[in-house]
Amino acid sequence: MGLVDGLNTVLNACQLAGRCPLPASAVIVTAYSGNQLLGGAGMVVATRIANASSSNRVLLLEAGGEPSILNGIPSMDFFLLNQQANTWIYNSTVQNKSCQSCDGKRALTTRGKMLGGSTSINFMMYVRGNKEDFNRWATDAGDNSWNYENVLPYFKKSEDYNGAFAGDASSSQYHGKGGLLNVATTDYMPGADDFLAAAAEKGYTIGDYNGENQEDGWRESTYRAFYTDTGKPNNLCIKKYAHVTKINFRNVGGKPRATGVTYQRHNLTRTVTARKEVIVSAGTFGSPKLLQLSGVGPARHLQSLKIPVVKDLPVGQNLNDHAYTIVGPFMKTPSLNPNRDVTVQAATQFLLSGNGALAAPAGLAGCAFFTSPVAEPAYPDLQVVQFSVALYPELSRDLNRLWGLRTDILDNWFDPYQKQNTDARFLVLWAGRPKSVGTVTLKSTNPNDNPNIDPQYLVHPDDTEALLFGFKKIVDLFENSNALNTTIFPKPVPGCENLTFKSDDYYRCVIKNLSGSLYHHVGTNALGKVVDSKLKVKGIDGLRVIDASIMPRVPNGNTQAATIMIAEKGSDLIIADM
Ligand SMILES: Cc1cc2nc3c(=O)[nH]c(=O)nc-3n(C[C@H](O)[C@H](O)[C@H](O)COP(=O)(O)OP(=O)(O)OC[C@H]3O[C@@H](n4cnc5c(N)ncnc54)[C@H](O)[C@@H]3O)c2cc1C
Repeated sequence: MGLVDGLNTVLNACQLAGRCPLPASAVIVTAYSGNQLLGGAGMVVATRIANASSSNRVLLLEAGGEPSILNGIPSMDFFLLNQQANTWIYNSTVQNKSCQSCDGKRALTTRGKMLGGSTSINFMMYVRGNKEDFNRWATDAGDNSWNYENVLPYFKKSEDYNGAFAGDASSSQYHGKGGLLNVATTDYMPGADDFLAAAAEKGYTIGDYNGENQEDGWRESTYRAFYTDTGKPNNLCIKKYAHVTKINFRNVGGKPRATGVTYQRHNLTRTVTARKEVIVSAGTFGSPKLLQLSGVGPARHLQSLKIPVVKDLPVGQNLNDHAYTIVGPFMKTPSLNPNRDVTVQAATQFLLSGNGALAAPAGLAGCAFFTSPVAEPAYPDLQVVQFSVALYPELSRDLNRLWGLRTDILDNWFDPYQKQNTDARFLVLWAGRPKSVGTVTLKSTNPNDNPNIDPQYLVHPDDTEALLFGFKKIVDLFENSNALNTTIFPKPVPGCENLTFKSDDYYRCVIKNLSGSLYHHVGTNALGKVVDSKLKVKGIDGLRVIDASIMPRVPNGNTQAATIMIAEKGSDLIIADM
C-alpha cells in the first residue's frame, strides 16, 4: 500500500460517525420530511430544501462517511480512486467491443461513497454539454421546461463564475455570479498554450464552451460548496454510514405510495418514515439498484429474483456513458511528472495561494469538441481532453487504478520511456453522444451485492467510427501543426502490432483495446420513461429520483454540471409542492 493509500485509509478510519442533531422522530413529525439519499445531487437538494424554510425537516442518509482532507486536494484525484474506504468499486460485465486491455476485459466503474458522492473524487471539469442535448431532453420528457432556454437559469443559479471569460460582455448571459459553486480556471495546465495554438492554426474556434475546470485551490464538491462552506442548516440531519436497503410502500387508493426507507447502520437495521416524500439521489447505479430491490423495475427481472412487483418500469435500462480511448502518447514537454513536480515547494504554494501543481486535477490541460460524420443530428459528438502526464515509472500502476488497464500491457508498451521519466501528452478522446446503450440489473436480492453493470461500450459500430474520426483529427493536430509538431509514440499498442501502423484498422484496434468508462454514467431512471418531468417516479406517489440517473441521454460534456442543474431544478419542483 502506497503512502497516499495508507494516509487516506487512516484519515477515513479516524472519522467519527457523528450524531444527528435531531432525534429521528423529529424528522417524521414536522411539516416536511424528505429522506434524502445523498450524493453529488443529493447534497444540493437537501440544503436547498432545508434553507427554503426552517420548518422543513430533511434527513439525509449516506452510505459513506465524510471526504478526507486528501479528497480536497485536486491533484490527488488520480491517486485516490478505487479505495475501499470511500469508493464503490464496481466492475462491468465482460465487454466484447471495448476494454480488451482491461483487467478481465471489464471496465472499472468507480463511484464516490462519501458526502458529496462522486463530486468528492472526480476530475472537477465543469462542462455543461451542448444546448441541443437539453433540447432533446425536453422532447424525451415531453415538457419544454427541460429545454436549454429553461434549464440555463438552473446552471447559472449554482454558479459563481470566475473563469477565463468572466470579463466578456456575454458572460452574464451564460454564467452565474454569486452562486455557491466556484467555477474557475487553474493556473497549472501544462501544455495548454501550445495545444490551443495548434488548434488556432488548424482553424478551430477557440472560446468559452461554458467555463472549464473549477476552483483556484481546494476541491469544491457539492458537500463543500452547498453544505460546509455555506452554514450547515440545523433542520438538515445527516446520517453517515447509513446504507439504504429498501424503499417502503403502502397502497393508497389502489396506487403505491412511498412511506419511508429501511437502512443499515453500524450493523443495525432501522426504518424511517417520510411524512411527505422520499427522494432518491443514489446515483446511476445506486438509484436503480435501490428501486429494483424495492420492487420498482422491469417486472420480468424482478420476478426472476422473486421480488414482489410494486411497479413495472424500465428502471436500469438505458445506461449511457462516455466510452473513452487514448490517443498518443506524444512525447512532448511540458507535462506533469508527479515524482518531479509534486514537491514540498508545490505543497507550500498550494497551502499559501491555492495554486500550482497540487491545485490542478492531474495534468488536465485543454479540451475540444468535434463533429464526426456519424453525428445525428449534426452537432458535436466527440470530446477530447489533453492529459499532460509524463511517462514516469509508476504510470502503468496509476492508469490501472484509474481505468483498470492491465499494467503488464502498459509496462510493455511504455518501455523504455517510462523508466526514463519522459515528458508526454496523452489525449483522452470520448464518444460524447454514444449510440451504444447498456443496463444495470440486480445480481441478487442481497443489498450488499454490487449490481450487474453492462454498458455495452462500442457495441454500436458508429461509436467506433466516431472515435476513429476524432483519433485522426488529433494525430493530425499534433503531427501537422507548428505549435505541437510531434509525432505519435513510435511503438504500436500491444495486441495491434500485426496491423499497419497508423492505418484505420490499426486505430480501430487501439480503440477496441484501450477503452473503457469515463465515469459519466447516466440514464438508468430516464426522464419520460421512469420519471415524469417533475422527477416523480411514474405511477407511484411520494417518490422522486433526483440525480444523474434521470438524464435521458448523456450530454456531450462532463456530467456533474448537468447533475447539479437537475438538483437545482428538482429542489424548486419540491419546494413548489410544499
Ligand atoms: C472518477 C470520476 C471522475 C469524474 N470526473 C468528472 C469531471 O471531471 N467532471 C464532471 O462533470 N463529472 C465527472 N464525473 C461525474 C460526476 O462526478 C457525476 O456525474 C456526479 O457526481 C453524479 O452525481 P449523482 O448525485 O448522480 O451520483 P453520485 O455523485 O455518485 O452520488 C451518489 C451517492 O449516493 C450514495 N449512495 C448510493 N447508494 C446508496 C444507498 N443504498 N444508501 C445510501 N447512500 C447511497 C453514494 O455513496 C454517493 O454518495 C466523474 C465521476 C467519477 C467517478
